[in-house]
Formats: sequence, structure tokens, C-alpha cells
Amino acid sequence: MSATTTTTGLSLKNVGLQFGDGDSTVTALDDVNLEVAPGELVAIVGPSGAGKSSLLAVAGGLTQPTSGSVVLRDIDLTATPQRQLAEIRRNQIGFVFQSSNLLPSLTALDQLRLMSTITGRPGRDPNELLESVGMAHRAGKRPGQLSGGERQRVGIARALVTDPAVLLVDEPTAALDRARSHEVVQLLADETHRAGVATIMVTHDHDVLVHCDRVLEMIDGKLSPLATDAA
Ligand SMILES: Nc1ncnc2c1ncn2[C@@H]1O[C@H](COP(=O)(O)OP(=O)(O)OP(=O)(O)O)[C@@H](O)[C@H]1O
Repeated sequence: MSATTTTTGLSLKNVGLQFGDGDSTVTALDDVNLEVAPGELVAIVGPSGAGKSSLLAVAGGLTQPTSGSVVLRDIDLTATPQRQLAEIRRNQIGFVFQSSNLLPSLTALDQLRLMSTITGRPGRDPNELLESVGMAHRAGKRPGQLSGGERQRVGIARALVTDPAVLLVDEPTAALDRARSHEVVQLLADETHRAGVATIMVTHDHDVLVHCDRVLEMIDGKLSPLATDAA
């Protein structure tokens, strides 16, 4: 990897996203600029309908913006054909959802192994990764045998097993109590720093912002630093 590809994990430049047309146009993202460095955890807060999910969708190459560019390392996602985009999403982008979305019949270890098999990427060793997220002792358990916090730990490990450049996290603490929420976001911060992944986390949970490197607020599709120093 050349020096020019290591400074930026993910870069959104002048990104706009509109839905509909004419009188019914909704502006979900309004000239958004965001650079997330490798090893940085950026949190995004904001009211419902502000554009946070739209930002994750655009950053993850799931939705093409109406204007602007999304660059992952040195790849411009807005100039990449659909088939290649799917491959980039599989190999370079990890997703963590509100509920961990684990497959009910697979053990924790097999959730990671399956992801490695699907992508065919050497990535990281599933056993070591489970150890890293504090789940080695639960490797043989299925999701139904795990607590909500444990499931999220496995979900984070699964998202990291391909050794992605970018991690996109949507409301990871929505189903967790306060103590587990702190543990899970602290883990996200630790893994972000350790793996050198560029992480964006959308959250309504202001309690956990203390673990994040940077906090931004989205209002009416515009992104700005959080007014109060919540972190
Ligand atoms: N597929 C779509 N078609 C039309 N409008 C959409 C679509 N997706 C999102 N929007 C609109 O774009 C705006 C931003 O929505 P978005 O879901 O990104 O907000 P959000 O901040 O994630 O909200 P929440 O916190 O409730 O999940 C809203 O006005 C929403 O109604």
C-alpha cells in the first residue's frame, strides 16, 4: 500500500442525497464533508429523520449519492460499477447493526468462519478475534445462548473478520442496558484503534459518546461538530 492510501480511511466530499423530484424533493444529505482516519471512531448523533441512516448507506456504497464523492482508501465508490461495489462492500466494509443479525443456527465461531468463507479473504483469524472481543470462552455458543451484549460482541467480531478498511455501525446499543452499552462501545473504540479501521457509529445514546474520538451532529442533512462537548 502506498503512503497516499494510508492517511484517509473514508472521505465524503460535498455529498448530497435527494429523494423524489419537483415539489416533493427531500434532501437527506446536504453538502456533507467528512474524513475519517484509519483507527478513528467518529460518532454521529442527531434527531430522527436528520439523515444519519442515509449517511451510513452512502458511506457503505449501498446508496449512490446525488452529488459529491465517497472515497474509501483510494477507491471512489461513486465511480465504481455495481458488481465491483458489491465486492468492495464484502471485503472492505464491515457493518454492525442494532440487533446483531447473527444466524440463529451457527455458533459464535462459525458466524466468523462463514464470513471468511463467503469473502474468500484471509482477513483475521476467527479464534484470535473472538479472544480479542472477550468471547473466546463462548465460541461454541449459538446466538440464543448469548446475552444481548455478547451477541453484539460477536457481531463486531464478524464485521472485523475480513479486516475491512471501514466499519459502519448503526445504533449498536439500542437493545442494551447502560452498563452493556458502555462495554460494547468501549470495545468498538478499542478494536477501531487496534485494527486501524475507520469507524462511523450512528447513535441516539449520548452516554456512550465519551468513548468516541470525535462526535458530529446531523441536522436536516447537514453535518457539524456537536455544539456541546458531550465527549
Ligand atoms: N428511500 C427514501 N425515499 C424517500 N425519502 C427517504 C428515503 N430514505 C430516507 N428518506 C428521507 O430522508 C430523510 C433522512 O432519513 P434518514 O433515515 O437518513 O434519517 P435518520 O437520521 O437516520 O432517522 P432515524 O434516526 O429516525 O433513523 C428523511 O426525511 C427521510 O424521510
